[in-house]
Amino acid sequence: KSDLQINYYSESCPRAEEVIKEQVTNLYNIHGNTAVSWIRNLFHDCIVKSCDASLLLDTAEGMESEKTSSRNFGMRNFKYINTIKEALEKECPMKVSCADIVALSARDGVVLLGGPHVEMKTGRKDSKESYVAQVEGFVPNHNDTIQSVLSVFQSIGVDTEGTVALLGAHSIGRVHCTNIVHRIYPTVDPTLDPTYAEYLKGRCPSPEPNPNAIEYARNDRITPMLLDNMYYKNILSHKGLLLVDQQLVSDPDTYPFVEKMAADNAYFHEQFSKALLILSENNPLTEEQGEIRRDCRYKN
Ligand code: HEM
Ligand SMILES: [Ca+2]
Ligand SMILES: [Ca+2]
Repeated sequence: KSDLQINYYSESCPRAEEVIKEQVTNLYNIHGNTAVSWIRNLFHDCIVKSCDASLLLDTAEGMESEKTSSRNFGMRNFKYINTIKEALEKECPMKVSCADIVALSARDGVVLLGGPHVEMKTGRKDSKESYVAQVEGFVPNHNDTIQSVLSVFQSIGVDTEGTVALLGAHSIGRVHCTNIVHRIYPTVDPTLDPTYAEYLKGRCPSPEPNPNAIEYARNDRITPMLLDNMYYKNILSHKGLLLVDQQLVSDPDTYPFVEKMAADNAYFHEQFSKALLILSENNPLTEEQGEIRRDCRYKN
């Protein structure tokens, strides 16, 4: 049995949660987008089998990293995880797991970006493997049907309302042109607002963007650094970037929740917070299954 609990480190490392918050705040003040990354990290780690920092392992000793999966395209700021881990190692060596860094950095990132405070347990253990072959089975693609997205989330205990709320994370951050061009070239997707499509063409002038070029559009042009319900207002006015975003409006199962969240930021925050908590507690490893890594990039 795993032993996630509130303030798991109260004896082994009493300042652990404070150290993480200090580091996340410092990093946010230097590079605001680190906070955005921590939220995406939580999703991409926790949905793949477990919240076990399997995402953070680098390719080593013949084991390929999850970071190389195309579903993890665009993920950034991994190097600053090391900054957080180093501060923790200084405070109390080998006590705080990388999986808890994933969870708590996301929690603190959400608050810095104007989202709700999520009360999270700790005590996660780190995996000894990265599961690159499993990533595509868990992390949906940008053009998957909403029904298949709902069924993946259902499998970890997040219902339709929770899934709609989690996608509200696309109220922050960016999307690279490779994930957008199919909606504007050769013809503009009719479900896309025409003036918005013109803006996207300006951001992504070529139908075949160089995947290495840093060409992207912001998820939410109006409040790009706020985790607010603007995402739902955007998709209601046909300004969703990804096909998966736009489908929330066209599917009768998800549409009512989109309307409710667009109308009420507090309600969005409440649902987001509930669903993020479930995601963060997906299948934690027991003591024997996992370890506490010294360096989040490598198993011990
Ligand atoms: C369920 C279906 C989802 C799909 C198909 C999806 C797909 C994507 C894609 C394609 C990008 C852009 C990557 C790029 O081009 O750089 C992106 C960005 C992002 N996603 Fe998702 N996503 C999903 C759900 C979520 C969830 C549940 C969260 C968090 C709770 C999340 C958080 C983010 C964030 C924060 C970004 C911006 C990253 C940045 O600016 O660095 N996504 N997502
Ligand atoms: Ca994982
Ligand atoms: Ca926003």
